[in-house]
Amino acid sequence: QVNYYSNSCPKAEEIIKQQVAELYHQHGDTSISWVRNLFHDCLVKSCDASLLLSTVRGVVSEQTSGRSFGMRNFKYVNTIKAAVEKECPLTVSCADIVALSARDGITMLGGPNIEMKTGRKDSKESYSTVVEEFIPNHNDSISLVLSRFQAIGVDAEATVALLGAHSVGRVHCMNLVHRLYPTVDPTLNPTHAAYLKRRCPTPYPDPKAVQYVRNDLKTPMIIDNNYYKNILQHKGLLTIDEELATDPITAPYVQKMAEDNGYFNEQFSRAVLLLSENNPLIGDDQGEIRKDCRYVNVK
Ligand code: HEM
Ligand SMILES: [Ca+2]
Ligand SMILES: [Ca+2]
Repeated sequence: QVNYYSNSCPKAEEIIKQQVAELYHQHGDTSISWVRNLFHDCLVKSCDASLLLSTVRGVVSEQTSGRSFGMRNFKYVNTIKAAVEKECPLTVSCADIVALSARDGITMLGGPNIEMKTGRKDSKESYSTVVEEFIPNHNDSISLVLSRFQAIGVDAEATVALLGAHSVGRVHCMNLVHRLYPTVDPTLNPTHAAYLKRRCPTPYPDPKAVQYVRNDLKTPMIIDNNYYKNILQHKGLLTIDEELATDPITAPYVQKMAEDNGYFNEQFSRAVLLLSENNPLIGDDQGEIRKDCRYVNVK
């Protein structure tokens, strides 16, 4: 519900917003991470902070999945949680911190303000073994991507809007070189491909090296419709970005979002809400409020 913590922890949302803002001013890319976290957490079973569990005592973290490649800033979730715990111990779920930090991160990155419900509980397990059944790969087909989102109630228009998150952040060379070597993917804009080859000069980048390309060279730290302008010029970095611009189901939405940032913001807000409300754990018999977002509570 809206304002779930209004009695139990009236300052919760304010504290989270303030922490997100402070972290943004120290490390701007934290806000980018909060947006990607929402996608990776909510798509796997529900928005239940399963993503945040660390590998420990027989638990294998979802973060170890290949799909999580490049995810960063998890340690700063603990900073937010600590600030909330100080005000209201064992009251505010990590799942709501994932959702609200994404919401506030979007605002910090110049995206729309979104009113979000709260009251999600935290999972008692990690779903590391099934991450790949839910989260698409960067070279999956558009029809598979649409069906994965459809399965959690996110329609095609909303899926196109969510991919607008690739208007910020980066892609590591690891996820790019297959489009550059041995031959350049003919669907890539040739000028952009030449730039990408300068950024990623070898076909076998060291997976541990921090070699990457920014998604959006023009407004790299702003969530806006520039992503759609880029992909229409075939400057999308991932295969899925390129496909979004050309597939007959998604292309009309891409066109419209590229032309109208207001329409993009509207659809992006609607889509973030759909994503954030996927199958939450609610009620007293479901999930728990974790004390530390990295571990399930010990009995
Ligand atoms: C078809 C679906 C998607 C696929 C296959 C996909 C894949 C990827 C890949 C491969 C990266 C780059 C990782 C790296 O090399 O560091 C990335 C980055 C990112 N993705 Fe997606 N993504 C998808 C949808 C989404 C959605 C729905 C959101 C959020 C609403 C999202 C948010 C982000 C963000 C913010 C980054 C940049 C992260 C950073 O710079 O730290 N993605 N995505
Ligand atoms: Ca989850
Ligand atoms: Ca941008």
